Amino acid sequence: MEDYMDDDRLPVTILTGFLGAGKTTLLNNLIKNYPQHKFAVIENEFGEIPIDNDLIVGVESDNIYEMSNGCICCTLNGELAELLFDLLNIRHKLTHLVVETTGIADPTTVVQAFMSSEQIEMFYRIDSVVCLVDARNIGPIAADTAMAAKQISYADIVVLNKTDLVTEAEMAGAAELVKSFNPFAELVYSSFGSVNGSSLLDTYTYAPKVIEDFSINAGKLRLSSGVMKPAGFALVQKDQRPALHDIESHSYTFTRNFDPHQFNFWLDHLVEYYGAGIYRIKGIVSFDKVPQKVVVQSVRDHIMISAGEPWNEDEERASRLIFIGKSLGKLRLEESLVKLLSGELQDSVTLLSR
Ligand SMILES: Nc1nc2c(ncn2[C@@H]2O[C@H](COP(=O)(O)OP(=O)(O)OP(=O)(O)O)[C@@H](O)[C@H]2O)c(=O)[nH]1
Repeated sequence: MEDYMDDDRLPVTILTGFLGAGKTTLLNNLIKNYPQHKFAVIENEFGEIPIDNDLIVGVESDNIYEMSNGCICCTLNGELAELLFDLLNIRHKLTHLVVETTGIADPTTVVQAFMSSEQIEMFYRIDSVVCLVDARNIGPIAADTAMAAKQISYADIVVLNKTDLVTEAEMAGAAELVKSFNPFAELVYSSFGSVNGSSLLDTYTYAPKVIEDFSINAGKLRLSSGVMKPAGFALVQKDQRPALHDIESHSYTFTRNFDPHQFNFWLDHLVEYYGAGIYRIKGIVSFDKVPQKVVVQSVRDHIMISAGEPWNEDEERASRLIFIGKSLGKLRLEESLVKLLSGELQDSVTLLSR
């Protein structure tokens, strides 16, 4: 066994990737595929209402730490460091920590939280930064959002996900794009987070020995851009400033039921009118006469609706919706949703056409 594998610090995998790329889906796969591990998960969501923690399967809820209403790369960065200290109390019960960042997080500052004090560095080792990429949408996303490109460029492993949604030629194009941002990352292909035996944990990407070997090999490469950033090197930049996002997130809770047909009509129009400005919608909706919670998701213009668990008889029904995008207009969306609930479909849709 190589020396660096004797390191008994808690290994950490940081999952990055733009909104809707498939981070939570991959996380569930990891947990299922590594039954020998006792995971703790730090789940960071941009919205006020945590939803993703309900979607994680196979980890005791006590070991899921929700950090919502902010981004751990900037506003919550201090809290992340505090949480890392708290986690040391149950260190003996854990074998791996996964941090799922928000889709708009700057991975560099998240990594920096693990280097923020000697004590934290003494107890945690970053195993790798894994960036999920939506193979179907990466072109427009990267063109529109510098952070998506930054997430790719910072990763040790890039998982090109959603292979089921693209042709071979499109996949090759997506891989080329990823390589143009980061020629050094290991590229792994996946559908619904299933990576076909590729190892995402215990990669020791940050072990000095691995970086060293890697750097030697990387040094033999010649890049037309002249950029030589072996994966993991950027983590020594301690003076990185917090990122400021121009992305809005609005969450709403409604206790009245929606009409399913009207809701679908509204959603289609929302996606049409907002176009590329709407990055992500997710939530649970309560529909008239529908016994199950209905899970609504969209990744850019792709809407997915599926039946969830049935509402319990003693459970108060409520719809919880989160919208993330550029210049959404909190009040306009709220007014439009209120009109929709009142049956004023035409007016609610007109409000969306800006
Ligand atoms: N067709 C297809 N859909 C996928 C795949 N992976 C994930 N999805 C779907 O894409 C949607 C988003 O997946 P998530 O795992 O929630 O993505 P995420 O990156 O955690 O999303 P955020 O937390 O909003 O950033 C869900 O509806 C998933 O079921 C895939 O490989 N193929």
